[in-house]
Amino acid sequence: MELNIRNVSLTFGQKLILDNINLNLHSGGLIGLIGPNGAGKSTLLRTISTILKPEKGNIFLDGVDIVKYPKKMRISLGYLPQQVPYYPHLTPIEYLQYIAALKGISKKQARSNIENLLTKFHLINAGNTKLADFSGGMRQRVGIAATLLGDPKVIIVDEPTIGLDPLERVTIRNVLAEMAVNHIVILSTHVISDIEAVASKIIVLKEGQILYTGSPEGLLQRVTNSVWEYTAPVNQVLNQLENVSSIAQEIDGIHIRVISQSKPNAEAVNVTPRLEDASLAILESGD
Ligand SMILES: Nc1ncnc2c1ncn2[C@@H]1O[C@H](COP(=O)(O)OP(=O)(O)OP(=O)(O)O)[C@@H](O)[C@H]1O
Repeated sequence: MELNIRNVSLTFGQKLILDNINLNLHSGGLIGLIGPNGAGKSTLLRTISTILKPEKGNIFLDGVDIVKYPKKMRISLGYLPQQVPYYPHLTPIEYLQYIAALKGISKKQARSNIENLLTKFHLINAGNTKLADFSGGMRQRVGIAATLLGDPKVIIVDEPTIGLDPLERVTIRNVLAEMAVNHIVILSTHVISDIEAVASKIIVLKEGQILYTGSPEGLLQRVTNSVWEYTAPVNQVLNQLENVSSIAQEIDGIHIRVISQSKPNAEAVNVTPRLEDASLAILESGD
């Protein structure tokens, strides 16, 4: 499957939210969409999902323009919005049966599909508990299971790991990465570690424009020899916020990680860049 986004622009009122977006997306690896708050990530995902219609441009799914023929996308799509619909009085099984019926999946097919998904997301023993009694992470896993019902070819998940603990994040990340082998999977996130190690393509969006699209390695290369680390006492840390990628307490003190073309101070040592450094650098520099 192939998704081609050509010259897509969208405005809300007078404000340009998506500014001439061009992307060529395939199955074969997870696609990570990153960018700061308000960058336009959800708007882009909602446009691809045919919930919003762009004023300009075309989006082709296997050659069919889904701006003109949205049904082509709708029958192939599993979309998890940022605000997952929540039905507290249903059990996960009832909820998934309800979504399966909406998707037109036969009862027989739904039964095995639901069982597989509950197993995949470690929910099989909680299948008859009401969603009201679930933790946020369990509810989110049910939301993702609902998205995957019927085996949609295009899977779009908007910030699926917000508010989840590290174990929940890993479960969700791994399932989506596995699906991405033969589905188009787009995951938007603020949390770079969610896509680090599993994304084969990264899209960086800022103010409605794509700053980068390509491999994680390509993004990392942009900060080769520009990431530095040094330790500092606590009272100095607050004065050192410019170009800081991270501050971490380690056993030998507070480690400050800085992005800089030149050595920031005598103690700084050049370190191997991480995706977090590279995304910060591109978002700060804007090119
Ligand atoms: N329905 C709407 N009407 C008007 N403006 C909107 C609407 N939806 C979003 N916006 C604006 O569009 C811009 C992009 O919002 P969007 O939610 O797509 O960004 P985002 O990158 O997903 O941000 P976040 O990470 O905070 O969810 C923001 O300035 C937002 O205020």
